[in-house]
Amino acid sequence: MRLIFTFFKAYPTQSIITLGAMLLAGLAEGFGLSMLLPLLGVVINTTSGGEGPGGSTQSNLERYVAGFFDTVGLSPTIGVLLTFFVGGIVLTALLSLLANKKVGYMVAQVATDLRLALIRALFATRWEYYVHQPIGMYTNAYATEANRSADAYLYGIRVIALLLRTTVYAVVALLMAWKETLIALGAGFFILYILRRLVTKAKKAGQRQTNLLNGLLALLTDTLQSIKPLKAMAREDMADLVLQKETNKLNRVLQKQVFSKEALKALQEPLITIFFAFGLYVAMIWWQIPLATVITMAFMLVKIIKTLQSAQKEHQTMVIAESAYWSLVSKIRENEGAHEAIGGTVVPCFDRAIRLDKVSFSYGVKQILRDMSLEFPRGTFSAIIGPSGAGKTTIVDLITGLLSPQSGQVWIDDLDLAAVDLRAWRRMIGYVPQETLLLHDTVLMNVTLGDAKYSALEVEDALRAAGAWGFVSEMPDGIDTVVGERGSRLSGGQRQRITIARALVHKPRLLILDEATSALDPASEAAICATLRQLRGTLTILAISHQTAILEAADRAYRLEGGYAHFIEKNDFARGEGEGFGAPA
Ligand SMILES: Nc1ncnc2c1ncn2[C@@H]1O[C@H](COP(=O)(O)OP(=O)(O)OP(=O)(O)O)[C@@H](O)[C@H]1O
Repeated sequence: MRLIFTFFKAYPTQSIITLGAMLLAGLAEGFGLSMLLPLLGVVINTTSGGEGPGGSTQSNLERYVAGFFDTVGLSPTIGVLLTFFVGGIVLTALLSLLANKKVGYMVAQVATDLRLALIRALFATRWEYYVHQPIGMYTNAYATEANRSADAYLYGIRVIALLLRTTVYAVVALLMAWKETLIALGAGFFILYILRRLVTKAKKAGQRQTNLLNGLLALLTDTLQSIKPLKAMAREDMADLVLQKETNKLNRVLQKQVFSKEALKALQEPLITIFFAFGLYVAMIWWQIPLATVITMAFMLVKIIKTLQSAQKEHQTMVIAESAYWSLVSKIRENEGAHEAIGGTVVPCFDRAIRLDKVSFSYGVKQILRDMSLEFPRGTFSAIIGPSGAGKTTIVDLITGLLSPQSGQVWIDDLDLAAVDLRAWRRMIGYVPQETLLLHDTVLMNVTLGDAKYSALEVEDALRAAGAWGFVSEMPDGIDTVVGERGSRLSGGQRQRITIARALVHKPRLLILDEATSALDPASEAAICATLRQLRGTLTILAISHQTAILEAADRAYRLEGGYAHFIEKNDFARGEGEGFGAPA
């Protein structure tokens, strides 16, 4: 029930409108049903000369209905009553249609809102937090948990609607015969009570499904990302074994859910029948109630109990899906707790230089940079080299503000990066990673990433600047050519140029290349280096690389080692050596 309250709090107006429509549908149905007894009364009175088999047959409801017809000036003939009965049912169908449409739209909205909230919260997290998140868990949350949460909302709304319907039927039945109705309600709740364990079991199985799916999807994503080496070493059977074990666990949990659901369905029917048979016996043999009244009452009371049981079935389905909602919400909350501070409000210009001033940085106890001072003057092409793990990417992450130094400052001209509006600063940066992540889409889409604000001319300019216009313009559809899965229709060098164009299209002031040419053949690399040299001056370029070609193309370089940076003179580039810079005195 906490879930239903939570949803009502999140969507108060829509939920109330939806329920209102469902309540009206229930009332209309009750109204149609309320015609049934007077209808039978009229039939029996007509055929037996005014009295049923048990003497005076006018129930309270018949009197109310007769009063209603008196007031509106109609006589309760079979024709009129049938018209009202059919009208009630048609109205019910119409209102149900409206209500179900509303619920359907709301369910889709809930899933969409949760997905967007998750993605926004994840994108806004601190980099250090983000890199430790299992991607598969988020894929699962986005695809499965959002859907299951929306299902939980749907079934929750249905539970409320069914309870409201039960109330409507109960009110109608109480007007007809309050004692029998109270007994029926008591029996209905008793049946719910004895079957409640099946709901609890289903809930536990739902929780287990949520936990298993989170782990399984995280494992599956990791496995699929590293399948090539596994296949090459014929070790995919190991991964298969683990996945198989987890998938089988999931299967068992799903079986438990099926069992609980089917058992609930199977037990409800006989229990109602026992109650019904007993009720009929008592009414007809002990209380001597006339057959017409007993039939109408039985119809009504069984309807009440059946509606209550439907509410229990929907509740069971709701609790199976419910844990997915709490899991998703806890991810959103955790992500919101790891929100990245976007720094200050000052928008930098970057007219002179980026400087690292006595910067120290550690991951936990592992010190990566020690009291390091570096400078990247505007318009220059700088290279950062050094052994693997020396901290080259860490420096870039400090410059982009993805990481913050534990001591020392990063300066953009004379502005401390801590006081800078980070998003404004990052919009001045073009970033090219080692892995070219091209979408299975057109060149245009790959350059703009779907941002419609860039014109075809701006895309062409970016492609020209990246040295990609030559081969793109020769493609059959130019910038509208689809590049294939992960850019498979392009060579490595061409893919990297498209990625550079993507980094250039928003006209950055600083272009960062993080080992962007390390996977390229010497010819492609040389072509990209020539492009970079042309861009230098209008752009400040910072390239992390192990490649001699990049080092030779750069104006200046730093070599990182042991937490310290050494400035390398242009003349010493070939040897990769240089005087100490930033090292302790
Ligand atoms: N998120 C992290 N958590 C913990 N340690 C990290 C994290 N990221 C990097 N490291 C560690 O910090 C050190 C520096 O990493 P960094 O990526 O900056 O090195 P690099 O010089 O760019 O290496 P490579 O050339 O191999 O890419 C490495 O030892 C790495 O294991």
